[in-house]
Amino acid sequence: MSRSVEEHVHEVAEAIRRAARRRAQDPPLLRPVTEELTGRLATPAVARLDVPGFDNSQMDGFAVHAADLARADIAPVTLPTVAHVVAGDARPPRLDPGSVAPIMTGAPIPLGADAVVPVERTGAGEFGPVDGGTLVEFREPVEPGTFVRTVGADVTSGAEVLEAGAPLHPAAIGALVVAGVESVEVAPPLRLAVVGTGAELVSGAVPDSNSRALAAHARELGLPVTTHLVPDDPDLLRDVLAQLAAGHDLIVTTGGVSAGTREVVRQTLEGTPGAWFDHVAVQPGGPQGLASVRLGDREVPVVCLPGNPVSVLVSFELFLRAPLARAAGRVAQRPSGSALLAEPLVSPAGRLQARRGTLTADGSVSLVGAAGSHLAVSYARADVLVLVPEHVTALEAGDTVEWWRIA
Ligand SMILES: Nc1nc2c(c(=O)[nH]1)N[C@H]1C(S)=C(S)[C@@H](COP(=O)(O)OP(=O)(O)OC[C@H]3O[C@@H](n4cnc5c(N)ncnc54)[C@H](O)[C@@H]3O)O[C@H]1N2
Ligand code: MOO
Repeated sequence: MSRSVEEHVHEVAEAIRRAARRRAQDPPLLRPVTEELTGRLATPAVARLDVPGFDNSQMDGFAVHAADLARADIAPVTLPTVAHVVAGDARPPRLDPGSVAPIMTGAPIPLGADAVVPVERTGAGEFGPVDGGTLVEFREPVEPGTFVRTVGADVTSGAEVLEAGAPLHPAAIGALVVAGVESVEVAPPLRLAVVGTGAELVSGAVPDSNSRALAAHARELGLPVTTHLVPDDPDLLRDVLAQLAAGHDLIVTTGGVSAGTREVVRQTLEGTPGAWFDHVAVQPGGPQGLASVRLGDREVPVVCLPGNPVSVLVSFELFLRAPLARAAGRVAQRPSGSALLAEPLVSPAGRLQARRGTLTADGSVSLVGAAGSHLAVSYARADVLVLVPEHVTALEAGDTVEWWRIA
């Protein structure tokens, strides 16, 4: 039975969620904290350092005893400076009451000082000699703690930096580094296999662009991926899928699902337990399949995409990207919005149409290339999918359309 887009989105997402849950039962991977980290934490990361590591200044200014300035609004207070303190200095000696220390942003607060007055709020508005020995005028009181970044305000040593399951995005890597965490236990990532099918690919008559593009998508999400080619031979495909199921968590095939005489994916998997092959109400990307390969107690989903290159990429965006991104600890949704259409279009009744487009400087959206699902180069020149709802068969220039960013 054919499916709505929403139904197929749900079915594929559920299959991937189950695969991710199974994969999460495999032992976590111990990984050094570097910019190479991706995925999600398997276990909580615990701080080895206080963040900040010491009380330090939030401003370029003067470290003071707030009590010295308690009446500065009634009568200006003039105080002598000691030597300046800069970021990277060891904690300076105690600051005696009645004196102030020029201090730079990030520099350690001298013992005894309890506030910082920014340089521009002092009499001359400048620092004077770095060795001290000059006089600075203050005209306002300051609350203790002002512009002091206190030790451990962000996280304290021994406390949790990030919880189990937290995505390892760039900010997370920075947080782990600043908290002195040198290695973490990462959830094992979903392992993808992409299988291109068709005699024309094996002979080289048609380059296997689908596998490369899908693998690049997986890589962009930080997921390991292998690519494979199989001719129009169901017995061979069955064997390849069984082998791949042993070392992968998700298999994505392209091609061989429609109505021809050589539909190797459909011929291999249709009729196997739980398999579904039919049309989804979308164009391109109509013919789809979802099946699984059982290997002992492992059940590896096989998402079967059509062969046309644009259909593959649109299918990836609609059905695969969000659940894979979620599993990989990446932002699941692409940016989307609405804009005025720069030109008219027609669309098939009863199907969501995904045309390729580009957002122009005036805020409208222009179409890129025609509707054909073989126009892979036009797809690559577009930066949005233009989504035309099922019930709409024609739009005029100036009508509002939804877009979904793809690049
Ligand atoms: N009678 C019907 N014919 C077709 C229907 C239909 O409903 N009834 N649907 C059309 C639609 S829509 C699509 S999409 C395609 C899907 O067909 P398949 O999934 O069986 O794909 P193939 O026939 O194997 O290939 C289609 C096309 O794509 C090229 N291709 C395939 N794999 C790759 C690859 N890895 N890299 C680059 N190009 C690839 C292949 O050479 C073909 O040109 O069916 C329509 N027909
Ligand atoms: O859906 Mo096919 O995917 O239109 O070319």
